[in-house]
Amino acid sequence: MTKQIKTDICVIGAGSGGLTVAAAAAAFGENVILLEKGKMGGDCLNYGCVPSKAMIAAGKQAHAMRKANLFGISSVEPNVDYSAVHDHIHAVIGAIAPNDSVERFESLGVKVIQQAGQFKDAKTVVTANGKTEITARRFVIATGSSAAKLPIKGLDDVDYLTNETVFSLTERPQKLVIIGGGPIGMELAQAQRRLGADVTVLEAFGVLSKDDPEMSAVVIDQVRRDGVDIREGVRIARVERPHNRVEHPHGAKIILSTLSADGEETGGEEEIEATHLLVAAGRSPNVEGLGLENAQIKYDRRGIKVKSNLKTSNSRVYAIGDVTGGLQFTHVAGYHAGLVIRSMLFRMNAKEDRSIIPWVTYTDPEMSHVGLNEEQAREKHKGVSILRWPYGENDRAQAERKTEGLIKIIIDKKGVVLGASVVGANAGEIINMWSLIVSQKMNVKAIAGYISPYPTFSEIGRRAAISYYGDLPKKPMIRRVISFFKLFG
Ligand SMILES: Cc1cc2nc3c(=O)[nH]c(=O)nc-3n(C[C@H](O)[C@H](O)[C@H](O)COP(=O)(O)OP(=O)(O)OC[C@H]3O[C@@H](n4cnc5c(N)ncnc54)[C@H](O)[C@@H]3O)c2cc1C
Ligand SMILES: NC(=O)c1ccc[n+]([C@@H]2O[C@H](COP(=O)([O-])OP(=O)(O)OC[C@H]3O[C@@H](n4cnc5c(N)ncnc54)[C@H](O)[C@@H]3O)[C@@H](O)[C@H]2O)c1
Repeated sequence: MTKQIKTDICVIGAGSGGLTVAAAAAAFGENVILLEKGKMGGDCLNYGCVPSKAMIAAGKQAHAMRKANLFGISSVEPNVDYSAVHDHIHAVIGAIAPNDSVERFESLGVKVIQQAGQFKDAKTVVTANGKTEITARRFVIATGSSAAKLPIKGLDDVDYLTNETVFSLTERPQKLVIIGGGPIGMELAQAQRRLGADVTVLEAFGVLSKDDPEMSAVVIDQVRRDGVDIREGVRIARVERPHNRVEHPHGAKIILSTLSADGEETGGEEEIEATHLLVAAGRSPNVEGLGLENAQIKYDRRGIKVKSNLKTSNSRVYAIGDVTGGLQFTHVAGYHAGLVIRSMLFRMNAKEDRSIIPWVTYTDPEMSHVGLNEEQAREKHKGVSILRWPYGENDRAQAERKTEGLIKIIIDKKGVVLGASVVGANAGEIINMWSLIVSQKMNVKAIAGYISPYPTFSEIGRRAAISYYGDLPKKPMIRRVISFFKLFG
């Protein structure tokens, strides 16, 4: 017999977005049902941010051992025990997992049902096993995204890796080919290279193309110097099974069309044999099986359509995080969750503001951004100025031998900060302050006037801000004022 449950809020998906809504709503005394068909914690904890950052951290350690001679310590080629690296990654997941567990959420007062949910009609969701039917005052869809399936001939015939499987490897890939040079492809390419794999990135256009090319050039240069073969503007003709399927179950032969200098196919082909093929070429929203049509919820291949208050075409239902197809980051799913809580519980006007959302790519050096980039700023505003400060002029960067990179600040004609980008050591930490500055529409004067402890990497921001006044000491008017005051002794 089907169990009928009536609740205040039903959340579908227990990842970054869904967990935040569920915990906050329960804290305010709402009755909350949380449905999860896979692992609690979603992509970020199990197949995304957490394992990738743990793998990157392992790669950084190996890199530091190779580069120790810069500090007067003998460099050594590290002995990477890939299986132990796997254990490290999963120990990190294990350390964080209790925060996202069923037990924790039940203790917060959330009823967790470990089943997929599907809309039966506009106000009812049924679990995949058909045992439970939930009617709720409000629903929140937070079902995330999955690695996009590429329309490449032969790809479906090979057992390629995605973000859901790559962190399960216990042996180092000998020859790893990654399709896609976005943040996933580039972060993992560098980490795997530093852990000893031979890595090639195949990118149809340009790598890290969502960032300012002046900044991404610094990252690309370092990843190339680490030994990753980055191939941009490639055309993959087809994929075939590897020569030895038993030894290399995740392997493949990738056949590229040879292109002329102007990008035309010449009829020639080039074959790359990979012991491991990883596809990281964008994301598809998890909309399948949700029964969205039954609930009159509009969606397309980019995701569920939401208004700026995150309501879907069914006003009882919100959608948040990756499934909405906007900026796909954990902190965005969390931001969406906060907006939905304001709207659902307090009937407050909640509106997503994408202009204040920062992001970080965790390559080494890191690259971060918030607000408008130079191109967008010049399109929208007149009299835009750019302030830069290089890491090479920062004493801490010199001490730590991390002198590659720069900060770039974009300001309007009145000095209001429109955006900031950082590439270099700790760029992900440095952008925090700039996120506050951009979200509060602060003026560059405020940044020039605060005291930054010496020696810190963050000083680069203040130095860039001070450069706004670069010509001030030479101005005749200022010189005249100083001379005038001298008359008084
Ligand atoms: C390799 C990689 C690295 C990343 N690194 C970063 C990073 O460093 N920083 C960052 O901000 N972002 C990063 N991201 C992106 C980040 O993981 C996502 O933006 C974030 O997880 C989205 O949260 P979400 O709640 O929308 O979805 P998810 O966290 O994916 O959660 C969705 C949940 O819904 C469940 N679900 C799906 N369908 C149903 C259904 N019908 N019924 C019940 N449950 C369902 C899924 O099983 C899943 O658990 C990374 C992603 C990847 C793949
Ligand atoms: N540090 C972080 O915050 C972080 C890290 C990883 C992922 N993410 C999130 O996950 C999202 C997805 O990352 P992603 O790297 O998969 O996607 P992406 O869309 O950013 O990059 C995918 C790349 O694959 C290329 N591509 C597509 N089809 C191809 C083909 N047939 N052949 C060769 N190249 C092809 C595209 O041109 C693009 O450059 C990111 O946009 C980001 O929101 C965030």
